[in-house]
Order: sequence, then structure tokens, then C-alpha cells
Amino acid sequence: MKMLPDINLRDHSSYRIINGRVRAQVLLTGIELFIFDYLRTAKSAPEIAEKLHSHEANTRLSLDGLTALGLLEKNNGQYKNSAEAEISLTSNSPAYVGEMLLMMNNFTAPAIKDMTGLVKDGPLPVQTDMGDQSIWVEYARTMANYQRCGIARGIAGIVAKVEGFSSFQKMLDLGGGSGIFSIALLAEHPSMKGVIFDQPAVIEMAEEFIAEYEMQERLTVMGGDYATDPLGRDYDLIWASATLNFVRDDLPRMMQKILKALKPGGVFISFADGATHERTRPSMFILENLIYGLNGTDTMFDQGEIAEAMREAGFTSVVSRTIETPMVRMDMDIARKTD
Ligand SMILES: C[S@@+](CC[C@H](N)C(=O)[O-])C[C@H]1O[C@@H](n2cnc3c(N)ncnc32)[C@H](O)[C@@H]1O
Repeated sequence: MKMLPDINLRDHSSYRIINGRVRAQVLLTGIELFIFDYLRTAKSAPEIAEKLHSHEANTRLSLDGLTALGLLEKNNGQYKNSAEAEISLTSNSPAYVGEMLLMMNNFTAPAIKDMTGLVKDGPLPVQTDMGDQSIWVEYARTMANYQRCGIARGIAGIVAKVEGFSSFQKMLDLGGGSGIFSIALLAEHPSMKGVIFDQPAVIEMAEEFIAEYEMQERLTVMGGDYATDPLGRDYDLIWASATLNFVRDDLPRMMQKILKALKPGGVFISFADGATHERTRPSMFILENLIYGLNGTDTMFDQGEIAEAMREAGFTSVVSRTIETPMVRMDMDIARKTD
């Protein structure tokens, strides 16, 4: 008789990982069908199927799946949004992230579909053009809901504690996207003015957020390429969130440009990814960056890389800290120009 192998695997992480595919798709289907909009009040599967004109038994399976994910609650056959889904997955909520998740899914889909091919053969000859401004308009618009309800105010609270903040007069938000961080930073200050610098198409969209938060008097925009165009001058604060990646190859020159644009005693704050453990952690960043990397644009920073570039550029008192955001762990590097 042949004995069974003497191996007792207690934890099958590979099974959990592959199950993640189903989890993601169940959520995406819920978003695509706007299921969460219907479940602000409790409803049965037949009621939802009638509203969606969908297949009743499969609608029930989908609702059970969303319940298994913790996004719905089910009691006596009645389904209702969980507290988190009510806030972040109903489409008229200011914190709605459904569009952001769909965008992320669309962006990652081609590389996910043929990852084996990309690993074997390298990046495709025709790739997503990361310089295409429309990508960044969509990115900024869909990320804004997450930022304004997840992270912007918390980060602004941290920046407001930087020495001298209360006397700052002018800030620059480099690659500022929607401008939500600028809006949050200015809200922490009674009079500081701000400039959002981004690509021209993105800036147009940022103006909508500036108007929504009635910041027209204090927040203006500059459209262009920050690598080649002038940034303006005499800033007390330059804030750069998730953007220096685009000039990673040219960091020393960009640092000099930022240094020059600051007043003496001014502060430059970078908020960016920072890979550790030989570029294998934090796992969320590593896996997100993998998609860009497979397409030939691996721009992820190593932890400490930006702080080092700040020191080399001549900034004094560089202080770094790590911040857990609702999505991913980020590094904040705070550098001061000599008085
Ligand atoms: C990942 S997004 C981050 C946006 C925003 N700072 C945030 O934290 O949500 C990067 C931004 O940098 C902008 N960007 C990248 N390279 C740029 C360049 N050379 N000149 C101007 N903006 C640039 C993009 O248009 C995009 O809005």
C-alpha cells in the first residue's frame, strides 16, 4: 500500500490568493450594477432582480457573495449595505470610490490577462502612454473622493504641525492632480495662498474642485511640465504627493529646481511610496507597481531615496516618517532650505 505524503499543510495561502480574483470580480459586478444604490434600505433578492432586470437566482448568488465579503448584511433573506458600503459604494456619496475601483481595474486588466506573456516576452511594443493627460484627468477625478474622505484632512493636520506653518504665505502643490491636498492644507491655515501645478488638462479639472470648495481667492493653477517649465518662486511650502516618480531618473535636477523655488527657510514635503525589504514590501505597493513595471515603467522609490536626494541637493534638517493611509503605507520626507 502506498502511504499518503507525510505533509500537513495547515495554511494554504495560495488558495486564499487565487480566491482574491473572485472577491475582486464580485465587488466589481456589484459596482457595475449599482447594487449598493438599491440596498440603502433592506430588500430581497427577487426585489433587486426586478429592479436590475436580472436573473433572479444569479442575483441572489451575487448578493450572497457581497455579503460574504462583508459589504452587505443579510437577515431573513433581506439584504442591506454594511456601514462601509453605505459610505464608499453608494454613488451619490462624497466618498464614493466605485469609479476609482473600476478605473483601477480597467488599467490593470491587460497586464493581468497576459502576465505570463509579459514575464516571458517583456513589455508590449504598444503600451499605455503614461504621458497621455486624459489618464491623469480620470485618475485625479476618481481619486478625489477617496482623498477628501479618507486621507487629505489627516495629512493636512500633520503638515500643519511643521514648524513655522502658521507664518507660511504661499505654497506650491507639485503634480497636484485634483488639488484636494491643497484644499485641505489651505483649510488648516487662515490666509496662506496656494498654486496647483499639473499638466494643462488636469489643471482644468482641478479648477472644478477649487470652485466646489470656494477656494478661488486663495488657490490658483499653473499648467505645464514641471520638469521643464518654471515653477514660480518664493514659496514657503512645496508639497509633492505621489508625483516625483515621474522624474525619478532626474531627481537631482528636480531637487535643485524645487530648492530654488523655495524661500530661505522654506519647507519641501514629499509624500511618496518607499519600497523596503529589497523591493518586496509594502505588498500593496509592490503589486500595484508590478503592473506599471511589467509595462516597462518601474518608477517606484526605495525607502530613503527621496530623503537622500534632498540631503544631496543641500536641504538641511531632513526628517522622514512613515504613514499608514487607508490604502497603503507612504513615506513623508520633510526638508528645510537653509535660512
Ligand atoms: C499619481 S498622480 C498624484 C496626484 C496628486 N498629487 C495626488 O497625490 O493625488 C501624479 C500627478 O503628477 C502629474 N504629473 C506627472 N508628471 C508631470 C509633469 N512633468 N508636469 C506636471 N505634472 C505632472 C500627473 O498629471 C498627475 O496628476
